[in-house]
Amino acid sequence: MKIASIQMEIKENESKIARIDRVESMIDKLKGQDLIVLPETWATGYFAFDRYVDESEEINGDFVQRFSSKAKEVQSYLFAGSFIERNNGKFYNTSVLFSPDGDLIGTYRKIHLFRYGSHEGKILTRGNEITVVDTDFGKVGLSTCYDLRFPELYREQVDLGAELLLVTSAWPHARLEHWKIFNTARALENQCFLISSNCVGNTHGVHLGGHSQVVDPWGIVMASGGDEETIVKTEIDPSQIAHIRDVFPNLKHRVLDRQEEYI
Ligand SMILES: O=C(O)CCC(=O)C(=O)O
Repeated sequence: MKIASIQMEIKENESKIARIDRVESMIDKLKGQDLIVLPETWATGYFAFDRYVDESEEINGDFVQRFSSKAKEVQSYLFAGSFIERNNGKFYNTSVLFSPDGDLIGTYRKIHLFRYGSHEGKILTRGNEITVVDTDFGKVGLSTCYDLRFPELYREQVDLGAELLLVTSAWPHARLEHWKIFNTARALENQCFLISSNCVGNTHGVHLGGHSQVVDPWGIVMASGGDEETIVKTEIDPSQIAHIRDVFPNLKHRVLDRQEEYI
């Protein structure tokens, strides 16, 4: 399974339209990938809170239409990261996954809104549903940035069958070490592949951390971006998930009922 994670630079003065055009031409050069992953609210820019309401769109709006067409054009699963979704007067940080036929097969509204140096929690409404979606490569769980700090979300995804964890992010450089640890920990403890996409650049006084990752179910970082805009590419073998879960079955050793007899 060939993977490409687009680690975008968020340039403060770049418009949403210009950013979408730029990402589309990056994707055009990625034919032959099985999965392409993008970062969090990259079209508006995560820290451009003053643009959230004006640049919000409904789920059937231009953003979703364009990336549905793009997925079909390049014949890849496309996790287009998140955008500001407008629905019934409320706003959400919603990520979207398309199949190679261009079908919108997964949407996820960020559950843990970030409230440290961020206005996200004041403008947006949090999601309340876990998203795990069937693909040709296994079941995929969707999550967003700050969610990484909440292991229970990923355990729920695993309980729903998740084998690959996709994380869309705009994680600051100031906490880069946390980012790396959480990427590895969520993959390792859940015996899943984890594929993340983070932004780089300096925007609204925040230095974004990059280091988008692909981590295998044994906790090994297979590929990582650095501090610059780049496309992190690697190939993974999804059959490794069942193999590792079989030879080192820690997920089966969970004690869900402490009163149950030990076997
Ligand atoms: O948890 C962190 O340190 C960063 C989270 C974040 O930037 C976000 O959720 O957008």
